[in-house]
Amino acid sequence: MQRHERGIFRKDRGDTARNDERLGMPEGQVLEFSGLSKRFGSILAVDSLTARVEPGAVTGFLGPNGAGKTTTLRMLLGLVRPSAGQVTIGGMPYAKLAQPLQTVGAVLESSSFHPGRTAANHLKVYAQAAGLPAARVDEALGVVGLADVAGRKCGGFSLGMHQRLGLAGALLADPGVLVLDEPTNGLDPEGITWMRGLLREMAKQGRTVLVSSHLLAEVQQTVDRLMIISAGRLVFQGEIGDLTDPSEFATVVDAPDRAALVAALEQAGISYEPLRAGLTVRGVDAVGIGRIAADAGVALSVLQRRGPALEEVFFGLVNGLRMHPSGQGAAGAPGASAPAAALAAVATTGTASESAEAAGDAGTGPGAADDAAPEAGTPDDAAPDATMGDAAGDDPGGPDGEASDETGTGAEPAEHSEPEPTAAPDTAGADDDATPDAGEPAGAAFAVASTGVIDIVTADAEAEPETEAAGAESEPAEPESTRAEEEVVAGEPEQLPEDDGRHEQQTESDVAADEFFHSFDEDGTQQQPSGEEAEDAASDTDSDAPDGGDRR
Ligand SMILES: Nc1ncnc2c1ncn2[C@@H]1O[C@H](COP(=O)(O)OP(=O)(O)OP(=O)(O)O)[C@@H](O)[C@H]1O
Repeated sequence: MQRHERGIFRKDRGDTARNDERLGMPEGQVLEFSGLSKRFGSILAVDSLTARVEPGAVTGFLGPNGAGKTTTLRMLLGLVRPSAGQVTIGGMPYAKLAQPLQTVGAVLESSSFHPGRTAANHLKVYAQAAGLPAARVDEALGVVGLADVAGRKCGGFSLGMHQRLGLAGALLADPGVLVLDEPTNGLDPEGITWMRGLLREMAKQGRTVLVSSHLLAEVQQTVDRLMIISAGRLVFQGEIGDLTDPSEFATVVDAPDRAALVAALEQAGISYEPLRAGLTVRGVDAVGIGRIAADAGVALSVLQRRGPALEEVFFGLVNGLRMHPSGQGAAGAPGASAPAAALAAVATTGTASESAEAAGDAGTGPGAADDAAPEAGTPDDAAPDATMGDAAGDDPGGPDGEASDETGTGAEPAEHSEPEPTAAPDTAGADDDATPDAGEPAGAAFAVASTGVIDIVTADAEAEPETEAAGAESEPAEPESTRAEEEVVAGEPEQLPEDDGRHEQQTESDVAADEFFHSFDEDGTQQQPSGEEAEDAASDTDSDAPDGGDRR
């Protein structure tokens, strides 16, 4: 079966029975983070992260601003080299994947597009780079609900349309792993609902779906599992239901005939605490209490599960006020450096009784909103196709060609000696009309990531030194492990420039990708550099550090 008939591009994708058989579905892969750390000068952005992301589920990657989510995802995609530890996709580091684009589709941060290029032509560039048939472009635009605006220039797109276009790029090769950084940014409520449905559908098909967000509420309705980090440290991993301890919950119950209720509870041997209005019962859930009352013929006026709100638990975890045995504890929290097993003893305490006690007035306690089941009443399972047609009618947000900023323009010259990317490295299994590049050196790979252009990673990237923080590019490159050690030993935090320029600074892969992107004309056809340009490029390469030293 040809790849373009599989997965999201299957002609029969509405056929649930056949989808369930997962015939020819792209394979989800386990993502494994092992002791992963990244230091930028004095900033330990990611600190010994060990976690596992399973296929067939949507995993939410949560943390407040600056917690290290993007850095972690960039390490996953081989765009930032770890200071320690490793991260693998199906057991392989990204740079060593045989078919990277077919394996992982990613959208990191907000994507940027050539404002004068149409959505279809923008994707054609990706398709050519990945050695995919041009037909895939229309299919991907259809999946994200942009088919109607395929011929419109990206410059006139709204933020939500940009998000969809970035997603189309990630889906182009029908990958088994989807990695999305804050995917609902800029989407309207309908778009958010659509995105949730799409993610659920992708997971249902057996793919691995990892989605970052800084808001629990944003992903609560979509995710099966959570990974929460704070200041680079893992503070929780598991299912949403595991966030709170069952002992934190109590059942609040009341009846117009309270004496009869009390008698029924006592008869059943259940202890209770009287509240201003009602009774609190611990250790028996609402179903159990309801059954006892029903058996005794007691009508109830209140029956409610009370406990800390999930958001409260989330804030407690990221602020170090709570710890969970599945995590390391937030930086600076008591016991933060203790091994996870030792943390089990101090897990999830503190707010249960307060919540239950405060629940005197039914419906006003701190946990009042808890009981909403994450999935209840949400259209998560709605087929993505069902809503995207409507969403394609998003307000374009401006006239064609007006948008001006494109990441990569005005970039510093690239300092690298990597091969000019012309096609995906491995087109095995691609379609007949694929355009493989026979001359591509083994191991070069392309990640649709970060800036919405194509980042370039080499298989031997791990062996290369890199520059970490802005301002360090002019220093001679040296192996990162040595620098990291020095930073620790010296004990003096490295003086970072006032503005570390993180968002302005381009990595080597950003610059190279931008050059690559600009080598295509508006029709999505790649232009060969003129003789003079080629010579310049060659001499740049010769004179620059041979180590590709500006990759973070
Ligand atoms: N290239 C860099 N140079 C210096 N510091 C960096 C660099 N990249 C990230 N950092 C720092 O690492 C920390 C983690 O940043 P990161 O972008 O990974 O967090 P995040 O969780 O994705 O945040 P947000 O939700 O705001 O996007 C921050 O303190 C950030 O300033």
